[in-house]
Amino acid sequence: MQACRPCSSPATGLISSSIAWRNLREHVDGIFDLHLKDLLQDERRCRNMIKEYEGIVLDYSRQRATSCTFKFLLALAKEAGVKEKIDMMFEGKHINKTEDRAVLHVALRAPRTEKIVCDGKNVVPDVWDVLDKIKCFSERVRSGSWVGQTGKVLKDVVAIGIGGSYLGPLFAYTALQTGAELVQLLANVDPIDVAIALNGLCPETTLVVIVSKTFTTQETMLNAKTMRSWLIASVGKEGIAKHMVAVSTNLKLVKEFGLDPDNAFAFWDWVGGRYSVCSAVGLLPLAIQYGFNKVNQFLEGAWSIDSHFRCAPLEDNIPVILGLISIWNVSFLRCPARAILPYSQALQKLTPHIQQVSMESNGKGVSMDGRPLDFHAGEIDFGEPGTNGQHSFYQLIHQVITAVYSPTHVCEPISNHDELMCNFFAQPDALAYGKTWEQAKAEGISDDLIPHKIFTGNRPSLNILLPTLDAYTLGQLLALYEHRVVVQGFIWGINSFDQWGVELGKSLAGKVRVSMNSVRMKGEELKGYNYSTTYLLNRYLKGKTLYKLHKSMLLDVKDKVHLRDIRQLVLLFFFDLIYHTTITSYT
Ligand SMILES: O=P(O)(O)OC[C@H]1O[C@](O)(CO)[C@@H](O)[C@@H]1O
Repeated sequence: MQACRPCSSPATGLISSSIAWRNLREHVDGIFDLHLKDLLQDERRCRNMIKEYEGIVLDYSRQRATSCTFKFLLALAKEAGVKEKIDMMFEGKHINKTEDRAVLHVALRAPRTEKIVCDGKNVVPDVWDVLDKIKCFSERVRSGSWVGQTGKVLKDVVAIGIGGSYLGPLFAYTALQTGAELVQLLANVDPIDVAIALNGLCPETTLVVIVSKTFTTQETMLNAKTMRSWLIASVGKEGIAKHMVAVSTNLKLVKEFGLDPDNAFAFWDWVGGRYSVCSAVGLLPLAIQYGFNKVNQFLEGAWSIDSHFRCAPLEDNIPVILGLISIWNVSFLRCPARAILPYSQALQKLTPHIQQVSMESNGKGVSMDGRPLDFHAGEIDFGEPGTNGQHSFYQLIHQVITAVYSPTHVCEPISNHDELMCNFFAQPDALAYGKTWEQAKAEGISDDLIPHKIFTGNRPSLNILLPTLDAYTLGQLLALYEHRVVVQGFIWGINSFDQWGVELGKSLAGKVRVSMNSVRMKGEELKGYNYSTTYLLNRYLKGKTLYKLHKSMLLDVKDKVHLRDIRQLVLLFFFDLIYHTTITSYT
């Protein structure tokens, strides 16, 4: 095996041209066939692969790596200038080069006395101006001193947003849920999503929060208009000021929408949508539902990891280690998929949020300076809370895809958690060790069944153990994953803070929207699309007559069905399913 002689090299072009990268290429060939069941016998190695910070335990000893591997990975981090890039981020430098913006979501959770400068200005006072406004507004709603247009206390809140304006708030909101919810989160433009969000609500006692960084996202603005009409029908146009507030960077469009700028909670261009949980995007719904004290704890937890990320040496820096593990698995072991499996039902929305943070950040094909990559960047994130996932897709993980398994578990005092913990501790070893022919034989499995009941194992995984799940550790968990994604981008040399690919889809949807209106309103023929899109669009537009039929069926059913009865709501879904199935099979 090659002696581990990490060398540095002048970075020329892509990181893959560096000596540090080439050292890892040679190294992976040398250790590729090592098996975890052998690596796990080396106690010193395992001990060195367990790190702790403020009670959080990271165990990455089930990674297909030796101690030497991490020496090479740390050399790669140095080669990529990870420490310097972390400092540049905290110093407010415009590291998001394609949008010429700073990346300062860490400023959102900085203590009031902290100083973080962006373009010559300390931004922390502005952050705390908004936090104070959130505290004041949420306390007025929660105490009932903020009432609706007809003088009634507001009992329900609908927060409208999509992408980072939905997934992040939903993750944090769900994690802290312990009882009846006040806040509903509405994202999809599908009328069914709106119907579910409005189910049983009364406009006079409802507050609508429009969450959109740009205040231009079609789905959000369509839902916002639907909700505005719903409110006006009951409380009149003059009632909007008491029933609708906004969270956005675009206060001009907020005003044009007809909202009072005093009812807007601002944030800034140096906060990316998927990194905006700690802005009013996530904090306003959280504060209204759980109170501002919980928000404070959440911010303090995130800031504790920010401080660790900024100050800890690379070899003890948990977000850096997590990022390096991803690089090792994706770029060297060719394990592109990562299952995020929180062994805590409260974290059921962690994976959907991190899916966006990770895949929208690092799903890139060119380097920061526009050079096409000659390696794969980004990873495929998926998952469900454990043990649900075990009864869903673990079979494939054991068999075929070498997913990086990163279960997150919360230690909780209640003993009935034991069953969950048994699985939390068992699964990583099942993935690592697998089962051999000899073991199956010894268990008395018949020869014809043995091939079906043996597993190669050697599936890498890592464990994150939280001491408990509260607002503080939730903030820590969020920051750990945010910084892990950023470290990957720093090493791959890509821009983890823009999302031009999504913009392309949005602009093409705009073209289809115009065509649909021309066909419907002016009876024009479709033109300017390829054969397949033209064919499908025409079938859909013709098929819309079937939708009208379905819609009248839905309305008819709604009249008969008291929507409060969830069984009957399932009936509505059932109709919907028939329609979509029909249409799908039809088209
Ligand atoms: O908050 P906005 O501006 O409505 O954008 C919603 C989402 O759309 C995107 O711009 C593209 O998915 C995300 O980055 C963002 O979180």
